[in-house]
Amino acid sequence: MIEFSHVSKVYRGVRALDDVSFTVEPGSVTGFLGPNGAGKSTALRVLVGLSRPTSGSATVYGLPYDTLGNPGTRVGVLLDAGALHPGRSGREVLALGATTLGLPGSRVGEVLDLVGLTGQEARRPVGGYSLGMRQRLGIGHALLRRPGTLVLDEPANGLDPQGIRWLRELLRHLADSGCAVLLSSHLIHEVEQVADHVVMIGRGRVLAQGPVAGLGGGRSLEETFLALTSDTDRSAA
Ligand SMILES: Nc1ncnc2c1ncn2[C@@H]1O[C@H](COP(=O)(O)OP(=O)(O)OP(=O)(O)O)[C@@H](O)[C@H]1O
Repeated sequence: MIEFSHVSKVYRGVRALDDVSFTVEPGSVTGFLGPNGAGKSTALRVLVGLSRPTSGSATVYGLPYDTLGNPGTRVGVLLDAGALHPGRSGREVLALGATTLGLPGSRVGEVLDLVGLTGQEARRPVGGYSLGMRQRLGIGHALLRRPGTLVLDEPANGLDPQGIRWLRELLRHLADSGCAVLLSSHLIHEVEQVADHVVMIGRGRVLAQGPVAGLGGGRSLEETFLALTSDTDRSAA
C-alpha cells in the first residue's frame, strides 16, 4: 500500500506539489495522470526518498521508503530507464541487481524472458539499447524481487504497440496477484485500458481521483482529463 498524505513540495518558489493525498491499494493499478510539468515525477521522487517533501508524508507499507530496510526487496521502482549504466550489458545490470538483493543468478534469465529481451540483446551494452529496450530492462530490474509494490514513471514511453500490450498484460497480472501498482503516465488511453483507479494531477494539485469507470460521470477519461487540465497545462502557466 502506498499513501500520500498532504504532500507539498516547493522548489525555490515553484510549488511542484500542493497538498497531494491519495492511496494505492494492493491488488490494483492506479494511473497517475497529468500533463507535462504537473508534478508526477516529483511525487514519485518524494515517494522513494529521492526528494524531501516540504510538508506532508509519502509512505509505502506505512513507512517512509528510506526507512523500510532493504526496500528493494519489497518495492520495485523504475523512475528513469535512461539512468541505467550505459557501459554494462543488460544481463550485467540484472545480475548486479540480483546479487544486491541476494537472489540466485537464475533469476536473471527468468526476468529476461519476462521482459522479452533475447540472450543476444542481453549481452549488448545498455548504451546501445533503444528506448523501448531500456524500458523493458528497467521494468525487469524493478521486478527482480517480485515486489508487492511497483512504482513506474512513464514506463510505456518508447514501447512499440506489442510492447504496450505486453506491459498492460504484465501490470494486470501483477495487480491480480496482489501487487499495488502506481503507474505515472500522460497517455490517457493507456491508463484507461490498464488502471483500476486514476489520480489526475495538474500544477501540483490533485484534480480528481476515483475508479476509472465513472470518474467522469459519463464523460470519457480523455474528456474529463482535458476539461480538468485545460487551465493547468504549461501553455497557461
Ligand atoms: N529539481 C527541480 N528544481 C526546480 N523545479 C523543479 C525541479 N524538479 C521539478 N521541478 C518543477 O516542478 C514542476 C513539476 O515537475 P515534474 O517533473 O514533477 O512534472 P511531471 O508531471 O513529471 O512532468 P512530465 O510529464 O513533463 O515529465 C515543474 O514546474 C518543474 O519545472
